[in-house]
Amino acid sequence: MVRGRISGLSVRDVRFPTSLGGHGSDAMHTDPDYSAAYVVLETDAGDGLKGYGITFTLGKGTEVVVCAVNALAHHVLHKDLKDIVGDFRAFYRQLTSDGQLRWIGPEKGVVHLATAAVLNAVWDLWAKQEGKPLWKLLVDMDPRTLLSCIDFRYITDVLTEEEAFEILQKGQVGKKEREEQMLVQGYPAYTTSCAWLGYSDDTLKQLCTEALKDGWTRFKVKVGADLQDDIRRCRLIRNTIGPEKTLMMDANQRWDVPEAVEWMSKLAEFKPLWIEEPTSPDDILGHAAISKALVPLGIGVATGEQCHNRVIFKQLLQAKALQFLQIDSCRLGSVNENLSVLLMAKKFEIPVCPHAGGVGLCELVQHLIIFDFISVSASLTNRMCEYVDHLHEHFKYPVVIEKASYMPPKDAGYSTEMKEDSVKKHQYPDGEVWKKLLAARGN
Ligand SMILES: C[C@H](O)[C@@H](O)[C@@H](O)[C@H](O)C(=O)O
Ligand SMILES: [Mg+2]
Repeated sequence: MVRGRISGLSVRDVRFPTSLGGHGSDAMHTDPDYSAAYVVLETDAGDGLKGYGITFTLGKGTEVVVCAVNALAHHVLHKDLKDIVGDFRAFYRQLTSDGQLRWIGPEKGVVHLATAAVLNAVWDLWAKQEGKPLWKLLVDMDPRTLLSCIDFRYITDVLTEEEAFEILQKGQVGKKEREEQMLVQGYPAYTTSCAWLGYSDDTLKQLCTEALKDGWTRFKVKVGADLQDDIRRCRLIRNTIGPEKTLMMDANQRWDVPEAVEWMSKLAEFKPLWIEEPTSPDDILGHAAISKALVPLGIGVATGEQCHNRVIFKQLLQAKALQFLQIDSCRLGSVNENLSVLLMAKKFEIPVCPHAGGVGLCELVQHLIIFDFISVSASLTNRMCEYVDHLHEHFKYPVVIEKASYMPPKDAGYSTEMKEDSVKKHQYPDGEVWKKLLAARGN
């Protein structure tokens, strides 16, 4: 039973100095400090349950998102949780249609990241009150209620609510068996933690060798800054993992369209399954042109981690601009908007391979993709979820990986809660970790 009125919202700027070790580095983000705007919702229900929500950011960007969360707070404060989730579509619209704030969006950029953080906290609270992990809350929800969480505005030309209902109805068949399958086998994952751009060749080789021993069979490597480096690194990885294992490449938006095609023709000998974010995330037709040009090389295009909203995903699907769709739990407007994208992907039969990593993204997105398999896609063909082995120790309910698969979370909620001690230490700029670092840098 959903209960209580939202009596408090706090948001904190939490940063981890990952750039010091080159973790997370790519062709465009050379010194990322994995960070989060961390939202906590309290209620007057007297049950001690709180809702925790994050959105993933890099370093300085966090302070801007924190401002945006504060600007949205009045929409949530003093609301009954029952009224929020009872008409979740209306609440989503209220947040995304704020007459003044939408001007700096709409449904994109900082204000949308802030929306994600707030709504992720609402979903965490809801799942906790129902005593279920979020994936299970979604799996058990009747289709009509699920659809009442989605804003179909701007996507009815490709997916109406009735079509979405039919998809969910079809998904009911075999649902129990698929849930069993997930609980036993988990959801297949691939690793990105072996091959950040800032890692030396020795580190790369060592991490790939260790990952192979741990049972990983799918690997992603960062490319895009220097062709000769890419050739050397990709050769090293291919030789280490062998010809049968799956390799993906990620350029993080580094190239122009013709450059992407040319560059990938030089890397084709290493047999990548996909090239991720070859160019600007906003260039739908550019992605379509690259997709078309890479067909003869057997390379697909993957994108989505910086895809603004459901409208851009709709057009990427309409334009046949991607072969692998990468949802992100913190870039889109939380579970609500991700549900609409999962349903569109199902309609177009494009496999969803979520973006994860960062701080907390694995914890969150595992819920969405496990739900997707059980209730929507019903398939594992060409599907896998990203995994990155950083910062899980800061979460109260960290992901569980077994045999290179995500095991479904068992604790109630959205796995968003961080350890208070970690938050305190990493809060910027007053946490212990930053005080020391800033002093050492002479700030
Ligand atoms: C800055 C980040 O580490 C990105 O490089 C990362 O999210 C990446 O694009 C990925 O696909 O994991
Ligand atoms: Mg990427």
